[in-house]
Amino acid sequence: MPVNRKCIIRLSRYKNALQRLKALGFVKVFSDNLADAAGATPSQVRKDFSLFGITGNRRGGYVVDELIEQLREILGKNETQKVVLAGVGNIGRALMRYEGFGGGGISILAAFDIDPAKFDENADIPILPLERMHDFISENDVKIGILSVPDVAAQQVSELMQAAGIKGILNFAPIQLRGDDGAIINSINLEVELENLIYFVNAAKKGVKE
Ligand SMILES: NC(=O)c1ccc[n+]([C@@H]2O[C@H](COP(=O)([O-])OP(=O)(O)OC[C@H]3O[C@@H](n4cnc5c(N)ncnc54)[C@H](O)[C@@H]3O)[C@@H](O)[C@H]2O)c1
Repeated sequence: MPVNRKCIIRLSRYKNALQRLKALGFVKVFSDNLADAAGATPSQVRKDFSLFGITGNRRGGYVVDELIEQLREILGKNETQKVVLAGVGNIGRALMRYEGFGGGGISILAAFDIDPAKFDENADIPILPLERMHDFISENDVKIGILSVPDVAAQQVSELMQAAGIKGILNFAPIQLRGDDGAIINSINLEVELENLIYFVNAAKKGVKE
């Protein structure tokens, strides 16, 4: 089984579930505890772990602290991940206010916009003119960018990010972006996600009626 996006999303879920179990006082867990907490099956959990060489003890249990550490290492969470954001509107501000990123080792270092009314160099997360984004990214060696600009601006701003050294973009604009060979672009299209939910909710409703 190849390491794909879904597998890495499951690893993040296991890590979050383990942190909850640790807070509840668990010292050891079994794959079924984790499967329950992360919404997977026990065999899926064991398969995912074996892909990364994570093995439990002979009775199939895992030490919570060790497992969290191994997952953090795989997910690159042992060092703070520096992130920049472009587009300080509804979505951008919500992400900048989100306190959960800090605990997960993700730090938005600065945000960029074209609207001078939004610039605020002294804010906790400084909001700077877009023209300063290139130098900021290269000087701070930032590799991850969040794109929350209007769709018409998204391709251009994504190219600016990549030209400055960004290797991974989380895109909220509802358009398909072209990346260069070296960059990964993950798009979150909320409308598509909702349409998908609506379709399956309707299909289930019809199924009950038939
Ligand atoms: N708000 C939502 O609920 C929602 C839902 C789904 C998708 N989206 C998508 O997310 C993106 C952001 O939405 P929003 O509601 O936050 O928009 P918004 O209009 O509130 O904010 C966009 C921000 O981007 C800035 N901007 C415009 N051009 C720019 C450029 N070239 N460089 C840097 N900044 C620039 C604007 O000045 C503004 O501050 C859009 O593409 C939108 O379609 C939003």
